[in-house]
Amino acid sequence: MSRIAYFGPRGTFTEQAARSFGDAEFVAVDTVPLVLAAVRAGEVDAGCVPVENSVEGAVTATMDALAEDEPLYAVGEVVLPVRFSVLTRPGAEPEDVKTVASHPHALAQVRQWVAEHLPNAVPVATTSTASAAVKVSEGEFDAAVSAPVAALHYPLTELATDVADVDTAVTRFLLLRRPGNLPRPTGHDRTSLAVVIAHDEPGSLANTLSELALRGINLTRIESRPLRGQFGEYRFYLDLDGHVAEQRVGDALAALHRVSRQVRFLGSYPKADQSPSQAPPRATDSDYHAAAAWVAEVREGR
Ligand SMILES: O=C(O)C(=O)Cc1ccccc1
Repeated sequence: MSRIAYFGPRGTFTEQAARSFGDAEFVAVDTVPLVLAAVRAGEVDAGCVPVENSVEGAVTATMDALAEDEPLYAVGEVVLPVRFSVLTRPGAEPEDVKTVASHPHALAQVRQWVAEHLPNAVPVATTSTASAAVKVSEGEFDAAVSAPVAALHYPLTELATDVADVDTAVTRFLLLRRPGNLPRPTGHDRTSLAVVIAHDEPGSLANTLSELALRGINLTRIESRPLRGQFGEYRFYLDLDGHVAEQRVGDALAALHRVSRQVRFLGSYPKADQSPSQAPPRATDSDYHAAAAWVAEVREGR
């Protein structure tokens, strides 16, 4: 049976996401970088981590860990709605809650609710929503903002359920593997890249993005992260519609490899919402093949 590591401990949203990829042996790992390390080391077959949230944006721990060390490829994604349960030790009243702990992304999604319902509470960041529940059960903090399933795993009481400042908030998770066989193109694929642009030339970001636009490739996400050493240098994370096996996408990646300082391929995989990613007219594989055949003829003097 395949082994999937997830960002744990038991009862995180990421565990729920990992289980949606099917039957496997699931292994809880305490941080995102450690999930990726377990996959790289071959201790597990795959790893599940959160990558972005519709309220708070990128999960920077995931972005950084994907750009460093040995490359891993995303082979699947899942999008989950996030609504929280607020858990306390049995008997606690709202006015007793002096500390409310959770993953920073969870705290950001319940800020208004906490201000209204737990006016005496100071927010405290923990590694995950479930680690907050563990710490509340151990007496370190008074309340945890957790996934609903955490109430089944830890001896805590639900002070509130279905909590969310933004009703429709969703989080996207990736399933990562060591490089090997790519998932087949499905017609509703996404390709993820990390690109370091040659930053000291005017128009370099526009030129990079033009390589996608010229080939009819739809960009679905762009995020930048600093390269850490100094201001002015950034790594761009791009998500685009299409699969590297398609001519226009392969061609665009080759162009990015040529014009940018560094490109890291992070995977081509089916989109969770299954929206189409097909090439627009004049950018299909057969258009590319016909154009390449014509150039070959010209070169041969025909
Ligand atoms: O801590 C968790 O449970 C996670 O899986 C990360 C997370 C945090 C907040 C919203 C969605 C996912």
